[in-house]
Amino acid sequence: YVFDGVFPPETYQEQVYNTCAKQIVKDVLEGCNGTIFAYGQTSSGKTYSMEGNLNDLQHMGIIPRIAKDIFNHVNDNLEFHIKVSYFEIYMEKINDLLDVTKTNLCVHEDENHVPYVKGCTERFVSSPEEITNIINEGKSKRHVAGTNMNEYSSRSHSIFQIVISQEHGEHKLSGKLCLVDLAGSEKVSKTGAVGNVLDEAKNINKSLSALCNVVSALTGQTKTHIPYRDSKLTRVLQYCLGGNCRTTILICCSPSSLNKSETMYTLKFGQRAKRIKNTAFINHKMTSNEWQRKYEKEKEKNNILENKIQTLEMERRNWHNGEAHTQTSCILMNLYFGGVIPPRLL
Ligand SMILES: Nc1ncnc2c1ncn2[C@@H]1O[C@H](COP(=O)(O)OP(=O)(O)OP(=O)(O)O)[C@@H](O)[C@H]1O
Repeated sequence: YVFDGVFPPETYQEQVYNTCAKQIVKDVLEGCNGTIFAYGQTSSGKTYSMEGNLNDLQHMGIIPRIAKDIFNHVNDNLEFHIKVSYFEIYMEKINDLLDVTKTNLCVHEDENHVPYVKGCTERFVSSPEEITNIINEGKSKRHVAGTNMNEYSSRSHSIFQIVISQEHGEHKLSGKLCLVDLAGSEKVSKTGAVGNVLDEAKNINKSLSALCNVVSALTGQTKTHIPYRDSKLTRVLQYCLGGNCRTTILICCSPSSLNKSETMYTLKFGQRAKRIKNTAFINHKMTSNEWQRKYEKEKEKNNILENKIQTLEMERRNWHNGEAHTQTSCILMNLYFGGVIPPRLL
């Protein structure tokens, strides 16, 4: 298997952060979109890697470290606006983790056709502590259940989103960072899931298999149809998979030989996903002056086209009346058609 890096079990959280997340934070601060998601079977360490222990410097995971890092980079000369949202996809329904009254939210598309969760709470933050409090608040609302394999098994996919907008004079940039802790795939014979936990397991496995289908379609020989709409998870993550985003996938595996077949499946997923090609670019928002300049340019283009139409209309009328080309129209035609008058007008 080929990967960008492999972390043995004794690796410190800080090492994982430095390798997987540090650069993405810089990219998002420069106006790119970024995503980090943890994928793997149940109890393989996804939540530990993404969140970890929020109040323990050694064991805190990627999300709280990102919260600190962002504020280390925030420059006094620039105006930054940082807002966060936190939601989960539970049994194919999107629930707001910062406002429990908002359930079954819809996915809409913005003006650039990027899907987003409509109506999800967004909170402005101004310190790492505020982000940590928000994570704690959302985390307590997330669906978790005990199974034979994990005492606190996540029964939903959680997505913590940070949007950083900044203004520097005329320049406006905006980057979105999406931090995803997927629920783990599970063999119900091993987890001993029954009743509601079994229903949850079926839903988890179904959405993860939709994710695998998207990855397969994106890396297949013929990219005819990418089934993003087959699950809420793939729809929400659409721009991260084959779109405008720098995406890092953290593949989590169990070190136990009892989980060999799941580990091989997980590694194959990672190997395949690594072949997806994304095209990330800087999300530059236009200022009012830039809009004005663009408008003037378009207006000028429009005038030229209108003049062209008038000349052609005049020519058509002349031709219809059996008149020769006027000298003025020949000059204009030369001007508009760059000296090459289409034969049908001669
Ligand atoms: N690298 C690690 N070092 C120490 N403990 C770990 C490590 N990885 C995981 N653990 C511990 O293993 C247990 C299971 O991990 P975790 O809950 O993160 O798994 P998960 O992949 O998120 O599972 P699920 O999909 O069921 O939610 C937790 O008690 C966690 O603290």
